[in-house]
Amino acid sequence: MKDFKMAICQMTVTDNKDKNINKAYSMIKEAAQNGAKLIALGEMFNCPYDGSYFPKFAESLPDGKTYNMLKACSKELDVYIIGGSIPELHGEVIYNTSCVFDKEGKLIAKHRKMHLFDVELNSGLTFKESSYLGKGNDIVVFDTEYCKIGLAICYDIRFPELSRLLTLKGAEVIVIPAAFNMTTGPAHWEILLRTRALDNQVYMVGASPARDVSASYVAYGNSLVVSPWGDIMSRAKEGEEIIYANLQGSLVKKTRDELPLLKHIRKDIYEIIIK
Ligand SMILES: NC(=O)CCC(=O)C(=O)O
Repeated sequence: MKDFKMAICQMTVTDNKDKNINKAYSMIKEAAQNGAKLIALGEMFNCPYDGSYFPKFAESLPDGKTYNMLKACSKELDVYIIGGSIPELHGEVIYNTSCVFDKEGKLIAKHRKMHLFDVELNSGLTFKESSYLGKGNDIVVFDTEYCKIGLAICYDIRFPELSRLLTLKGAEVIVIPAAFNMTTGPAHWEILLRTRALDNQVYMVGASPARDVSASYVAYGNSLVVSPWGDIMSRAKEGEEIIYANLQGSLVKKTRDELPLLKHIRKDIYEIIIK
């Protein structure tokens, strides 16, 4: 892994897709002008996080306004873009999908959210993603010129097996486009990111949309970058903001050398396997 500067664009998502795309472009541009080489967006950055909007905002890949903006933008600005997620239409099914582009504008990875957020919380918040979305089945790790990155989306972070499998596949950084809410965000978001960082001795990058209290689903914001030692390196507040972090190439190895957790796994007793 090499040293590099990254950014998270925590943007306000509206019910106007073009406005969302333009906002993402201008924030990515600002982050690139400030020296970020890898730039991440939040979950459903082109569409309100509300199932009733997904069919209208969905795009068939590899095409569509959002996809084409990200592709052109990564090439124009010479940056890697982790394109948060968008509703992807594939046949009859919509997926919650994250697309990653390299500096040439080439799609180098695509992750479809694997674990769907079907909950009824005592706070009154209910969400049933499976009424609108299909499940992804692939465990996605990709290479960049800086590091190996594992990708997961929001609720996926609650399943430690997935982060461990991403790590065992070589991830040094795990990026999670996400939209936690005002119930589980304050309670669990930071703890989950720091725990996954500690479990796996990886950088954890959690990219949220900005909070919009007028939306039907209110995102927590608080995008975070956590080091392999579990330290918070950068944290957004609730509003629209770009945050930056300088990822140090040697820190993953240094942490793993100091505390050799991955070497101490009792593979003779238990195993996590991909079916
Ligand atoms: N978009 C999501 O998957 C939300 C997940 C969430 O808020 C959680 O608590 O988990």
